[in-house]
Amino acid sequence: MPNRLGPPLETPLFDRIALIGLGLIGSSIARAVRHRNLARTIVAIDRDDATLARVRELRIADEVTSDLAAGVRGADLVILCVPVGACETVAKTMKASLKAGAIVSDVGSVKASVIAQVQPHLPDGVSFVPAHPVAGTEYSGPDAGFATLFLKRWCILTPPEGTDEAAIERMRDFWSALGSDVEVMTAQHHDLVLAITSHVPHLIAYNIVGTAADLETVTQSEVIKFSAGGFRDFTRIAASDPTMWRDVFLHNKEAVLEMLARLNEDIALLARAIRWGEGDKLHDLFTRTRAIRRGIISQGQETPEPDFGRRREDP
Ligand SMILES: NC(=O)c1ccc[n+]([C@@H]2O[C@H](COP(=O)([O-])OP(=O)(O)OC[C@H]3O[C@@H](n4cnc5c(N)ncnc54)[C@H](O)[C@@H]3O)[C@@H](O)[C@H]2O)c1
Ligand SMILES: O=C(O)C(=O)C[C@]1(C(=O)O)C=C[C@@H](O)C=C1
Repeated sequence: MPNRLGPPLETPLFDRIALIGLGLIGSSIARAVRHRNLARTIVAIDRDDATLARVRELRIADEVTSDLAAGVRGADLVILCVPVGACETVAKTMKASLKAGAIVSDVGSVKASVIAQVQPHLPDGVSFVPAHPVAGTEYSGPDAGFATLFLKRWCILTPPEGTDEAAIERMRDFWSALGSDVEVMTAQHHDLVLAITSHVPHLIAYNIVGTAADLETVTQSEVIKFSAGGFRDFTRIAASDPTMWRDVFLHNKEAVLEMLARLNEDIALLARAIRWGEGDKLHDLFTRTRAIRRGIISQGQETPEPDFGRRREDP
């Protein structure tokens, strides 16, 4: 697969795309949509004035507004790029302004809760195709975004039963045009899988960095001074946005608790192997996990870094 986004389309996929929330994900979508000419008009909607001012300076949207109801009017694709806990408020505010035939989507890291928050508020004739681009960084806000964020990454669509097939196909085409590999699954399955591959790893990172910082014998300065290796990798993840991750855990409660219970059992087994000197057990596990890491790298599923204005190759 190529390392760059493709050329601009001659005919855009959508006439008017409204993006709600212009942080890391919303601004990356705006940049990629602009680069590939996927919409005639990009409307940027955010409740934060400083974000809107920055979006204007960056020139990544054609129209910029804090008025949600006015911003979605006439859009044929509306994408919620806000923390998952904000989705119901957004859905209620925009519902009366949605155009008949529009597609509403989102990018939330949790899917069943977003569907429960949004779907009841959508008028007949509007299709809801929830999406989760499994791509991100620990940075937030419009400066952190970049057009190639979704390149060679998965985007998971979780359409509720009965969703218009044509709308699903349009969203598949949209995410493919952003460079993603698209997969469709149920929201429940998504939430279970992502609990162990994304949510619990973040919880572990927040926890280990918090514990290290709290240890009385390890002062804050030692945490910083000696964090050259494995711990440093945890600190990157533990720097992820607090609002976003608070919402992820509160909105994927059952699946996260289920996976945490399983993890606790496995940690107890590891502790036992260490206590009784069962080196073979440790060695076998570490050999299996190394193979998993190498498999991920050979598939090219590594996260690129944001450039924050440094020179970056054209997407
Ligand atoms: N950061 C990641 O790695 C990542 C990856 C995939 C999906 N996601 C999902 O994408 C969504 C956005 O995450 P992000 O990292 O872009 O966050 P972000 O903090 O960078 O941006 C969120 C934006 O939403 C705006 N916002 C919040 N509430 C709003 C409201 N009620 N109305 C209008 N605007 C509102 C904020 O002002 C902010 O500009 C989340 O649901 C998250 O779960 C994040
Ligand atoms: O690479 C990172 O910084 C991420 O945490 C990205 C990551 C992930 O867990 O893979 C985080 C949350 C999203 O919902 C999708 C992607």
